Amino acid sequence: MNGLDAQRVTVRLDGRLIIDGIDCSAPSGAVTALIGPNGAGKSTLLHALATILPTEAGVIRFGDDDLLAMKRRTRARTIALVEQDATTELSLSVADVVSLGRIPYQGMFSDESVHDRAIARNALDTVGMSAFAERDVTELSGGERQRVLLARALAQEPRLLLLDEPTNHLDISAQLSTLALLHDLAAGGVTVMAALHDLTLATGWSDHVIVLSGGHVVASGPTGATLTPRLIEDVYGVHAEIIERQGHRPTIAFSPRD
Ligand SMILES: Nc1ncnc2c1ncn2[C@@H]1O[C@H](COP(=O)(O)OP(=O)(O)OP(=O)(O)O)[C@@H](O)[C@H]1O
Repeated sequence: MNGLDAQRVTVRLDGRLIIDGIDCSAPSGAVTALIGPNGAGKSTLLHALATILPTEAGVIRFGDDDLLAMKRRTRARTIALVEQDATTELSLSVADVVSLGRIPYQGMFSDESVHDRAIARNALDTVGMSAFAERDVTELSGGERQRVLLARALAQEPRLLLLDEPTNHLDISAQLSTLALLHDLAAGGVTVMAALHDLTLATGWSDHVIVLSGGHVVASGPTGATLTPRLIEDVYGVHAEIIERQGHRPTIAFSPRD
């Protein structure tokens, strides 16, 4: 299969079984939403798929490649992870932070090339942050920093882009433009998987969904057929009504269960 295919992935943290033998996949050319209640294991799974967290068992394949066996440099050219609430104490300019995304393409003693600089500049432009290039990253707002970290990931030119709550700090306009950007990247062949709390964004913008609960996959498949009111009620314990309007992406209205 093209895209990401993980089988029997198991992660234990401090002796606790957090991800319990999960099978999941994310097709290339599609946005996959990873959803589930607080503590379901979304961040842990993303870190495991990014091969940042050690897995106790399981196989993670991307196309024909075994990600766990891949050389570090090749892996850094293949996968980018945009972490949730990533902060930095390092006083670097925004342009320098984005340039870090080009390191996997540079030799140990070679400087950033004109090509590297152009890609980094383009990534910053794509997230609408060019005007911030010379600003110190430690002085940015949460939403501004989030966009810079997305630009750094884009500068990596990954084939697999994993994002942990990429819309967390963003205003509604930036949320929609981020989802539109992920959609465009997927259309260009990137495999995109994003943990999302906002089920309306998930239903409106993802093609495929993986639903986690208690460290297990409880459902997965095409978003329209999988993310149903029944499933939302079972997993989140709330009533949900999916609202379809012609010419618009679907939205969801929620209400407490009696
Ligand atoms: N280092 C750790 N040691 C032990 N347990 C941990 C550790 N890190 C996370 N956990 C636990 O693993 C479970 C899954 O956490 P994770 O952050 O992956 O969930 P999540 O679905 O991303 O949650 P949220 O939606 O709240 O961000 C939680 O119960 C959490 O307390």
